[in-house]
Amino acid sequence: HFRISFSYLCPASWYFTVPTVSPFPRQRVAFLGLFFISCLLLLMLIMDFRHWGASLPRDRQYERYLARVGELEATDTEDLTLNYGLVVDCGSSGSRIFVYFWPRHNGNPHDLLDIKQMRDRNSQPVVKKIKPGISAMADTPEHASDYLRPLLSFAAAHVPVKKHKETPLYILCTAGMRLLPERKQLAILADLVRDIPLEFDFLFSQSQAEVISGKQEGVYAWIGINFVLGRFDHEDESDAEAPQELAAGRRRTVGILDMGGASLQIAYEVPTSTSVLPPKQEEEAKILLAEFNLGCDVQHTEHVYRVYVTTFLGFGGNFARQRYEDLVLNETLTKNRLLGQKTGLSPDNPLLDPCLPVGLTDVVERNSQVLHIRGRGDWASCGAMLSPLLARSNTSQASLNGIYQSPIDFNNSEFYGFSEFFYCTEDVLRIGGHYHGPTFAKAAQDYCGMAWSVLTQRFKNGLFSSHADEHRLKYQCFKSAWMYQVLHEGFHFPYDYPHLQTAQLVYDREVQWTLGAILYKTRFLPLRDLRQEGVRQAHGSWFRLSFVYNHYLFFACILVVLLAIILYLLRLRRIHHRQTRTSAPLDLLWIEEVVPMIGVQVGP
Ligand SMILES: Nc1nc2c(ncn2[C@@H]2O[C@H](COP(=O)(O)OP(=O)(O)OP(=O)(O)O)[C@@H](O)[C@H]2O)c(=O)[nH]1
Ligand SMILES: [Ca+2]
Repeated sequence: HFRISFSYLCPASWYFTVPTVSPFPRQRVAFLGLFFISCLLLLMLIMDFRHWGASLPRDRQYERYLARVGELEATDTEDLTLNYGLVVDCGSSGSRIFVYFWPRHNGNPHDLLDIKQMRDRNSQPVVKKIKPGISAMADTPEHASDYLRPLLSFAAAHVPVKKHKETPLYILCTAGMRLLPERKQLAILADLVRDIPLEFDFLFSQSQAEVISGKQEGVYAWIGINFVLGRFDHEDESDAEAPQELAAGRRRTVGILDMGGASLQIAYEVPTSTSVLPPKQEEEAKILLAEFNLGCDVQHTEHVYRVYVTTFLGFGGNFARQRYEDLVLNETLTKNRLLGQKTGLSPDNPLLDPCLPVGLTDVVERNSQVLHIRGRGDWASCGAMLSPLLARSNTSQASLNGIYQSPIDFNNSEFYGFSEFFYCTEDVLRIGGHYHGPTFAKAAQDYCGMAWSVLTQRFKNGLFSSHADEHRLKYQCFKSAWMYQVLHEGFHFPYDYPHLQTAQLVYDREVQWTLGAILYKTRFLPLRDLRQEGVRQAHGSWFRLSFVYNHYLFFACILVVLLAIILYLLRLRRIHHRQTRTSAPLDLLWIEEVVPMIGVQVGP
């Protein structure tokens, strides 16, 4: 009988037989050790992948930081995959055009479009502002498109020409137009809709020129700031610096205060469970709550928000001054009649106004009535005189104008103040940013007490911000008192409330309600990209998936081959040892087994 040893069909150097005897103890230990090490290796490899994946949120933070830095670079107008959008903010005191751009949607239905402000080749934001407001066209609506031409030409010069046809243009008007009679509003809008397409080929139709409500303006401002602050990014809740979540998996949003020239808005997120209110207030509260979905797919609710928002027409900085002057004029004339006085009827006997800087003279005219005034710069008295303009009612939950205000948790909230809140704290007083009530009150009081001659001298010496013009210097005292009264007496913010930031730029980006407007109006665009992406993704994900599994497969093969080579080397070493110890008989045995088949006699 003979034993035929099976040898594998592989290169001679690979001839070996499966050992019939169990490996020696030493080999068994080595084999087990090797097996253990390779499993450990594989485990570490998988852990490492998992760990790497887990560190995403911190990378996400870093990504976001890099993205912010990236936003400061010039926009690559050669990149034809970029989309552009234009928003004209037609405010009461002026109009400004903002040029935005965004890359193709990233395909994640949970993400909004990544909209940023366009920056020119000098990395300056592409924005242009003109004065006065569009409501100046009230009596000549046929010139409305001529009024806006400088803004539209400016944008057309920056957006790549071949992109104009797919660049949406939104002309959104605020309080200045709201104050006009409706037929004048419509005449101005009709001129824009008719004439602009004759000269510019932006994507523009009737529905894109409108007078937005103060509620829309407040919601857009709320969307803009929270988008820039990344408060809509919910997935990286392990983000170390993430503020307290409002509800599981959602980041807390900030509230906004926006005081323009003619209107004032406040907006902040409210928890879904509203407190039980009396029926009348319940009805009122419903009107003041905006519920909207920022996501592109109505099925996804992680971007559904419930925001308390209200607007106060006539509470903007400039319009409040008008109302103050009306009040003072009427009071003075009444007092003159009752007491037989002639206060303010001549420059020698002016009415002393605590809300104007010391020594500043001015004339207030209303329907042929004239009042001569002179500033006496007393900030505290000014504030006291503004109280009637707040039109508060005596119910506890009422704010300005007797409007119901949803409770604010002042210990667990953050607010940003825009426009006049920023101009009043920064442009003259240079204390914009983190708001501290007592500090602001002191600085405003000191400014109010300064003689007008001193202020104009300092203005000439360039001591104030370049944005501060003479109009700003003249009304800074009034506006700072008005802003302070609105914030603390109107909205009941504590005098030492520590979580208010007054801002115009956040992360070097001008945060305007216009950013929120274009985010909201383009919120369904990702669906188009997602559909196109859908096809691409089907392949993409298969490729990614196979690569990942190939990745693991690849490592596993490497390990198996390594293991086989090591075992083989060990076995060769064992054979070699055995050969050196008992060389002849063993070889002979092998030869005997094979040679008889070819009849050659070997051995003694
Ligand atoms: N100091 C300063 N004042 C400014 C600046 N821009 C505008 N203003 C003035 O601040 C006041 C408010 O300006 P905006 O916030 O633009 O108000 P608006 O948008 O025109 O008015 P609304 O339609 O009510 O929103 C107006 O009197 C402007 O003239 C600025 O950069 N610095
Ligand atoms: Ca405004």
